[in-house]
Amino acid sequence: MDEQALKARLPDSVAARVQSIKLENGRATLVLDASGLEPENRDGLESAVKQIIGEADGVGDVRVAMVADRAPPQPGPTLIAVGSGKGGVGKSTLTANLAVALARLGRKVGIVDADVYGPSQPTILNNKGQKPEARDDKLVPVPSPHGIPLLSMGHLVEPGVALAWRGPMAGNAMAQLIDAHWDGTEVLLIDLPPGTGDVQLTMLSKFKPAGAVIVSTPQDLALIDAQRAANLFDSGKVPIIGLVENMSGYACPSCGEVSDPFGKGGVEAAADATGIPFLGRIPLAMEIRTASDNGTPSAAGDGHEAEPFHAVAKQLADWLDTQPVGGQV
Ligand SMILES: Nc1ncnc2c1ncn2[C@@H]1O[C@H](COP(=O)(O)OP(=O)(O)OP(=O)(O)O)[C@@H](O)[C@H]1O
Repeated sequence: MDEQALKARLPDSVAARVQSIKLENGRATLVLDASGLEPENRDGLESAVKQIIGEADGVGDVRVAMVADRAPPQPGPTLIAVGSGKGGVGKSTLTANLAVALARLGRKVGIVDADVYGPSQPTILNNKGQKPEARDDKLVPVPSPHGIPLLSMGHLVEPGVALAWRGPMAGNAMAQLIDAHWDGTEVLLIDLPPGTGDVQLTMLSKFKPAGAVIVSTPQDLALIDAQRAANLFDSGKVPIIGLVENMSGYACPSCGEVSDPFGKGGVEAAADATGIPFLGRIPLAMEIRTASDNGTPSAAGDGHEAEPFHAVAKQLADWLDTQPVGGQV
């Protein structure tokens, strides 16, 4: 059974709402346009789709994200998702540094570390081992020395435990981190796990972010995965703010000069080809890694390795200024 055959099982009026459909290892993932539907009809449609698709040969599991054109306006921070197609490309590093750089521009920024499989923000932002308190059944973000309040999967579970979670549990845990006491926070950066799985689907259907930043390294394979991540946001009607190329070129530890052993411009060219804005490149630099490991993100200092983060943050701040006030939490 291929994806088009799966879609053909749905009545025309429902098929017309399918923004994307993917079948991989027996799991069907659909993003459906829920615009104009009342909540009860939305739930009914979701169950019907799960049943019809679940009955098809070769489908063992169905995941559905229902997305609306616009999330209903609610008070709370503006949500920005930071995603990547694959792990290890520097998404957490970029998220932390962008938060610090935005804070230095006067923005009130928080981070949700939704990377169930490798929560690293408590280390990068230096508040590891602290547990968030709960007030009125909601979590209270944990402050960090750089002025960035944080809620992380790493605060909730012991390292490695979440690895055994089934997908929906990860989605629910992320919902707790976002639906928390973010009073006073204007912008909430969501450090997503790599890929296009359950956490991303929960994000799209429950907390439609105002925009998404995609991180990639220059290699072709990483780029193809990044494109896939961008497609998911696209099908969820989340504007892609832009692509950032990380580990692009090598920064000389003594003079800071950047050379390009892997070639240059791959991500920018890919962004150009797909019409996605290119936000900039962050070089591969030893100081960036050691600063993260030591809990002092580069963007908090004034070294040359801070500059590219500030340049990307400036563009993000400009983009935020074009957005209506108030977010989705
Ligand atoms: N520009 C850079 N220069 C040097 N090291 C970097 C750079 N960006 C990230 N790193 C290092 O690469 C490793 C992976 O980065 P990071 O954890 O941010 O990636 P990630 O995409 O969030 O990974 P995962 O999805 O597995 O959590 C870390 O050790 C980090 O310090």
